[in-house]
Amino acid sequence: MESNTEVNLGKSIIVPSVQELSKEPIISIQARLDVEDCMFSELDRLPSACKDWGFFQVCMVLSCLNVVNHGVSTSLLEEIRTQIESFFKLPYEEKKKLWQQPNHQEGFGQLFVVSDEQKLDWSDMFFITTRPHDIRRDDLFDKLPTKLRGALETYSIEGKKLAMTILGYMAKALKMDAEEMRELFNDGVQTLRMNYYPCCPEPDKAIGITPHSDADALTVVFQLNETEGLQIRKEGRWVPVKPLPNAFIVNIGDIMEIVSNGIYRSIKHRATVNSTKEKLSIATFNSSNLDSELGPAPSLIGPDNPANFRRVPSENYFKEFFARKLNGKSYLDFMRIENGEGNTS
Ligand SMILES: O=C(O)CCC(=O)C(=O)O
Ligand SMILES: [Fe+2]
Repeated sequence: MESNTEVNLGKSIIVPSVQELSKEPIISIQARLDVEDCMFSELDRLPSACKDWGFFQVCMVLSCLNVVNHGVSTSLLEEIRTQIESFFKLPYEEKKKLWQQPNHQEGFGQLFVVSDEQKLDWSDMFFITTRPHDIRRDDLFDKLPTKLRGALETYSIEGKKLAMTILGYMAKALKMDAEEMRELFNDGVQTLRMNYYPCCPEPDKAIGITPHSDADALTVVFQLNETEGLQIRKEGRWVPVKPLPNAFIVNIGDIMEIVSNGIYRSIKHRATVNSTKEKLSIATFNSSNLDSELGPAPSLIGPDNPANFRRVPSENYFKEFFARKLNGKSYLDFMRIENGEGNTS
């Protein structure tokens, strides 16, 4: 009998399993931030989350926020959510008083806009430096609604503690000198970026935030509502991140890739928009001290491990980063030392 003739009705590009790709790392923390020796209950998962993903979600953070005043933590997150929602609902006339100035990027507006021809992201943001105090722009901070200011002040303190805890564990996992990590970040620059993505009638034609990696070492994002949109680049695909309720999404930024000499990779990510649901988030960026020198940690380089990145003053690094159009990981590539160019000093 003749075999059936094979009929091919079409083809599709072969892709990996999205279910597998989206099995993202979730790390529970049981941390007491008021004591030195706090504990990651799942610390062993941290190195692979940082190497393979450059991102993870931290749950049970609630129990470590404001551990001294039990129960305050949930209300702090609630307060942050409520205050930021109202902030973006302020009349435009009020917002204009807090808009970016031509020579300064802090305030309402957008970052990384370098040409009038540039297509804008489908989002508004409010950007402010919160730490260290001496570089905070009090003239802007003091103009914020009183309740928002109070909530941000506490959130900034708790966010700093959380970041230092995670950075401490990263130093341990990297076998890096813990003191080097502390010195680099203890008085580090902390900036906050509140993001508002309005509904978009044609979401396929717009982007909430252009694909980018963050300039800092460690970004802690709190999604203020349940609208999805954050996507990370994994194995050549965009993978959606499903935020867990009251958890933080932590991602590795370019500074950590540099400090770890490339062992931990910053993650490229973007935010998409939605036709019926608005999205709100707050990102806390944790960077090195302004007066430090940025480069691979001395304890991680040597004759067998040459530096893969240049050393530059942190301040120059920030100025260069913010002077460019946001474009994937292009600035990190600029910091990279080409083969044979490196030195171990
Ligand atoms: O809004 C989000 O989910 C991501 C925000 C983000 O990537 C950023 O602010 O750098
Ligand atoms: Fe980001």
